Amino acid sequence: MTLKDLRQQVCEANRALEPSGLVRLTWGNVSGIDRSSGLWAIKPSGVDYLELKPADIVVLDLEGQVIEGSLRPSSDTKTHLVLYREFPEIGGITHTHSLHATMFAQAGRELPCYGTTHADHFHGTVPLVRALTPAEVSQDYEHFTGVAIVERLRELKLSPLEMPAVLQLHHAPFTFGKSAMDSLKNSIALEMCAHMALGSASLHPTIGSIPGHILEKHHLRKHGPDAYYGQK
Ligand SMILES: O=C(CO)[C@@H](O)[C@H](O)COP(=O)(O)O
Repeated sequence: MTLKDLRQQVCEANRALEPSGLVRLTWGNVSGIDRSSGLWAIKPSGVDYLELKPADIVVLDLEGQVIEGSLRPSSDTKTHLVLYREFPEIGGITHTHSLHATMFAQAGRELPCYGTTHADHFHGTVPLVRALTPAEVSQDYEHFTGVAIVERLRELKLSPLEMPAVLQLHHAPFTFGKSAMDSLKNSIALEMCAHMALGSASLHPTIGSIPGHILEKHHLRKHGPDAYYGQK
């Protein structure tokens, strides 16, 4: 993949944030990585999505050094960097403050799997990630946000492609994918699942999560050896 292609893909994914209803103002960012070169790209901080152009997208290496780009990279750059370094299987990361998923994050609630929509994207309950300690906040907020996410997924023995979403307490969701656009689609699915979960729980407070056999069937249809969904 050329740097031009990488910037184009990441620009398109960031420009899709607002029309997808996931962001207000600039409360979100998408990045993507080209694993063959080890270079990755993220939106510049605070830039209006509708004005975003591929040339604005900032390119970095896995040491966090800016390789191309004149604008300041997203304020969440160090979080994305930790995740790309720890999880070689991910190709894209999306972070937003989408309304309903952020309600779960702020309330310190994991997102149970109530139905197959959720099961198609996330292999069970979307986990909560701990809040940062005062020392972590003062030392390097964005870096330790990434560290806390890695800790939680490792503790649960979950691959970020099997469970391509987490909810950080007092903050908001992060989603992952095989590409920038794939991670964005997982953010769209997460927001929809969070919204539906609030409705389902209010309609039937004791309904409980999806039965395991249905969860596994849907997970395998998307992620199993004979995956069906989304295959050409
Ligand atoms: O999480 C946060 C702020 O809490 C960030 O996602 C900002 O909302 C977006 O920052 P930039 O990407 O524009 O620097």
